[in-house]
Amino acid sequence: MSLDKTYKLVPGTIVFDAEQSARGYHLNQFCMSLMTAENRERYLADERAYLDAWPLREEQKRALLDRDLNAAMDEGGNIYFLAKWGATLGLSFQQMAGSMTGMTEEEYRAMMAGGGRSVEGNRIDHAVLEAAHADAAPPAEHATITGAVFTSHVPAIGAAMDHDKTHEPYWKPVFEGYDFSKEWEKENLPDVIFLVYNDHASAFDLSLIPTFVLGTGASYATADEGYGPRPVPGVEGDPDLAAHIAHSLVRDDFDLTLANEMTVDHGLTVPLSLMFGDVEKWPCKVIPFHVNVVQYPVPSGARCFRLGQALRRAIESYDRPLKVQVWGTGGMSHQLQGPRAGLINREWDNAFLDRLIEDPAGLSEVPHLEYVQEAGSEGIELVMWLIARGALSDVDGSGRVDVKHRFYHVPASNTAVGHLILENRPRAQEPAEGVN
Ligand SMILES: O=C(O)c1ccc(O)c(O)c1
Repeated sequence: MSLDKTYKLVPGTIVFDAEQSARGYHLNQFCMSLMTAENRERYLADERAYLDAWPLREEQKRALLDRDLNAAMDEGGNIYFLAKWGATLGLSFQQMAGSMTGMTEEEYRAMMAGGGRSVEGNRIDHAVLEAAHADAAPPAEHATITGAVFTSHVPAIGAAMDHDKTHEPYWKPVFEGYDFSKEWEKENLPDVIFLVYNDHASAFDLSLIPTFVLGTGASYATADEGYGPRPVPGVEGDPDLAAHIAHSLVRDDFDLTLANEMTVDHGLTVPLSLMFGDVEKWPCKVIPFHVNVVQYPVPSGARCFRLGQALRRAIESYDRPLKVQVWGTGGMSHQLQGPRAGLINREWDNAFLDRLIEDPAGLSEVPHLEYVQEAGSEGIELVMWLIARGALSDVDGSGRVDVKHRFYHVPASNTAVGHLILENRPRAQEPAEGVN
């Protein structure tokens, strides 16, 4: 991977990054289980049996049974998690830290009492650092963004599909708007979809309100939103690409919440159903990206647009030749609450689509108030479309976009349905002029 990870070269040090986290996920979750007296008692009664009940690698179990914290760290353990295990065995932080140094407990305590370990002789060797920087060439091959899909994600659309109502007069015109899209997806199937959506009080309740959540897990089950989970397949993630994107976006100053485990609701599954139809298995991997648009403050259009630009840098610096589509979902105008419920603004929605194509930077400056006033309280979901739009190559002038499909229909339940497909045409991948 072509991101700067020279922190891995600091001697005698393991930096806990997304890769280590993925490696140690179950080990660290096991440690968390020791936060109740009952589980600590069960663990101490039979360590091997307790460990065997967790999906741990044998090396991870061995590390714990051997009280080998260096091995546990190598295996993806993090010291704050492992400290729960250490506490269960009656170890202090000083005993745990000292146990990794090759010193006796007394020697380590004496070193700390004497002022601690000196940094002299414990930095990255100069030649090693120079060699690492010399190797930092851009990757020979990399992932590319092939296009962006924008669509509403109304739950009633999913229910219409799940209950075989797509040919009813009310629904037929909605689904006809996606006939082209299903064919287009067959011809342009990506390896991975980066799917921007909002969770609707399904995976996240009000105990934590993260603004941006990147799914770094291997799979995601469909949420039960009160009507039972939709009868659609679960989603396969791409933990490696997601970890790379996490590293790149955070380095670009976008502070993310990373979710190794979460369920996904209609915000994510309805767009997949619309674009792929009724399938046994989704035909590609999906990286879920949740944006808080439920409780104010929600991110601005401008922030989302800049995030999309950073997302493109992240994807294009991944050193595998994957085809990636970026989807922005939600909207268009709708209001699900209060005496103004049912608000639809065709003119505003269509102007939004026009500007999304022609003037996304200008559109990104539209303030929240305008979304709420003109597109209804839930119309604010449209800021998420700006993330997908920001990821296309015309934004920095290095390419252009082709409009492949545009669709608008009112109503689907309480909502105006909007849909757009833009293909991404970076100049670097176009044949040179005059060459056939
Ligand atoms: O129109 C609707 O019924 C409806 C309900 C819930 C949503 O999240 C939504 O976007 C639309």
